[in-house]
Amino acid sequence: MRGRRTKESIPLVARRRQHRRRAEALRHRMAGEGSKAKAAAGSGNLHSKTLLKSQPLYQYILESTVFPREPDCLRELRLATASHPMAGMAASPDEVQLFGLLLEMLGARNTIEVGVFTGYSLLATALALPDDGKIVAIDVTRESYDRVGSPVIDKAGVAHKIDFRVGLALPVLDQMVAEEGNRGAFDFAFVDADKVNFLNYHERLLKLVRVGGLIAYDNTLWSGSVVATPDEPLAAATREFNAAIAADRRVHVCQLAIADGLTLCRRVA
Ligand SMILES: C[S@@+](CC[C@H](N)C(=O)[O-])C[C@H]1O[C@@H](n2cnc3c(N)ncnc32)[C@H](O)[C@@H]1O
Repeated sequence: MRGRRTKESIPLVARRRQHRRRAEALRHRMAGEGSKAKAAAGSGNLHSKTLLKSQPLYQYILESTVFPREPDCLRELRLATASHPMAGMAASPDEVQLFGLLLEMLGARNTIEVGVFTGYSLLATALALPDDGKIVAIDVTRESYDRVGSPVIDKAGVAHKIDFRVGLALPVLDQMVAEEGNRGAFDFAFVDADKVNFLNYHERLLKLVRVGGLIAYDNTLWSGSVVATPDEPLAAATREFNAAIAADRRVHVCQLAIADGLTLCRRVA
């Protein structure tokens, strides 16, 4: 029978690989938000954008179903984002394809995006809304959006749908709740910013999104760390969020193992 592996018994090469993986994970966490298995930063490597074990299978999904239907402008922004040093922060192509379909099914006109980055998921949302649709897009900075996303979004002719609000999401959402006419006025929200605030965002969004509307939370499996390293602070926060959502009777819930884990909440009360 093989004994338990001690640190010393793990070959040096494997230890170095383990160390590199940990360092990379830490770098991404410190870099801000969300991983989406954000190990792809800089490379735009789509291989990191899935929890699927088989990369060829993921590639097949992209090539068979996603890329053939991808609008030119979305492809342009995806490729432009790929050369950003934090490229791995962007949503995955199959994920934004799902949003397009959900938005169509909801007949969405008004949406909220918490966490914009270059605007990749924002553009996908804008394309799915009618011409008079509106997205309140919130980010603490619009630097990446202005530099990378905005020119593509302008050219795509959907910039008029975007109401960009620069600031920390929590006070911006509080202000939105306080503004007259906003309660229950939104059909959809996508939350893709700092994970530790997800439950705080949830409470605000339940006031802003209508009954029957949808709230989508990204990175809810946190690269699998929710089971691999459950005590790591962000994994623990994600587990706490997932448990709270599962117990929340105001929403119907579905956890999807797409991208880095996506939780869909349909407001029912
Ligand atoms: C994962 S990225 C968003 C990616 C984007 N949804 C996409 O698919 O391309 C997260 C973004 O959230 C922003 N962010 C992080 N914490 C925030 C906060 N507390 N309030 C507002 N924005 C925040 C970061 O600046 C970053 O641009």
